[in-house]
Amino acid sequence: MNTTLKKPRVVIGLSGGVDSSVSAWLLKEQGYDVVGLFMKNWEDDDDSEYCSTRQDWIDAASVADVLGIDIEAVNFSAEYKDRVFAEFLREYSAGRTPNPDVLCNAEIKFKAFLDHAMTLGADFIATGHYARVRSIEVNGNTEYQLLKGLDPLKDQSYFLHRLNQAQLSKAIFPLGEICKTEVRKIAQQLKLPNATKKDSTGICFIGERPFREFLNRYLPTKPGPILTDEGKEIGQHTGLAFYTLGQRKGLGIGGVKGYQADDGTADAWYVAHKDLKNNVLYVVSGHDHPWLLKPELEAEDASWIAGYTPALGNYGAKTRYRQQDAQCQLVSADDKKFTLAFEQAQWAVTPGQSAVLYDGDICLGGGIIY
Ligand SMILES: Nc1ncnc2c1ncn2[C@@H]1O[C@H](COP(=O)(O)OP(=O)(O)OP(=O)(O)O)[C@@H](O)[C@H]1O
Repeated sequence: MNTTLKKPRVVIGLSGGVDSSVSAWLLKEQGYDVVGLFMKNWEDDDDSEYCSTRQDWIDAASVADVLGIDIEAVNFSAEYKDRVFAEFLREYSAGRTPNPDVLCNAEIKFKAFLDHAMTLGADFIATGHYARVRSIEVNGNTEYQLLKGLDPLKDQSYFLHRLNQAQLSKAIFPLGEICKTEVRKIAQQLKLPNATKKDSTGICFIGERPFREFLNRYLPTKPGPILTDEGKEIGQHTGLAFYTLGQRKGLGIGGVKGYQADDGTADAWYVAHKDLKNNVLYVVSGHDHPWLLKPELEAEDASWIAGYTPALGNYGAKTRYRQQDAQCQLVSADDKKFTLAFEQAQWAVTPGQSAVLYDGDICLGGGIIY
């Protein structure tokens, strides 16, 4: 009789970055049978100067080599275009500011990737996200919770809040309990080829390229007036889709002085409202202008991790990544939408972004601000 136990197999998303590389090593140390999977989610175009896919693949493959694990590359660019990019463009053309990384996690990393990993015999999938999964028993059933990563500067639960029970039951986040500084240290000790590689920034398919130019390839310009809160025209915008709430730079109204203090210094202008019907961009002078502060928000397309709506009451919420939790009350909620009332009004609450709800360290899910 063969008594050797088969090691559970984990397929890890190896991006070529340091976080997923160290995650793969940790999993190997923990005794898993680890396989790397590199995804290509965007077809190279004439902007190859901004696209690091080729280098990322080389880095991922050399890390796999150093760690002694197999790696495969898979192309999900068709799925990405259909399920993430199409929605991204729809949202922008509706004047909203979407967060494609949230959708990418729910639709690609934890759907297309997960399905593919299953065909490779995976028991689990893993990523280098800074977040934790915990299973608890509720009335005899197992419930999976998503918790914040312990490194407060890196916690990425915000981006993962649309995962469901089935997805979380298969997920391992090896970096949930360690700090980024520790991850860099491990990478250096292991002499990983990417130990000092810069962290990726921005939306994956946009990378470092100029955002407005990129968007303009897909969305036409539609110029209109820029008005102040007092109705005075002070410039022209190129199309409401190209601006976001709270935006200060790139308005082209630098020559027009904002509210002036006694000492002669003038406040900056901020985008405060988009009037889609009349194609007007409203700006206000001063960071703390009342038009930029919202005591309440409504969110749609709700997604609750536990599979049921949380009880009304007091929680923490983030309306953007890296924000401190804001104390709030969940005043109404169902499986489609919810309303939050904040203890202190929130700055530049932006339609299209995610509002994510927390009970302490537990991420309960969220929805899209409208
Ligand atoms: N192209 C890719 N192929 C496979 N997995 C990926 C890819 N891009 C991201 N991932 C997975 O998703 C995780 C989070 O992605 P994110 O873009 O936030 O990267 P990150 O925090 O910079 O991590 P890393 O340092 O591993 O790139 C990564 O750690 C990795 O496991």
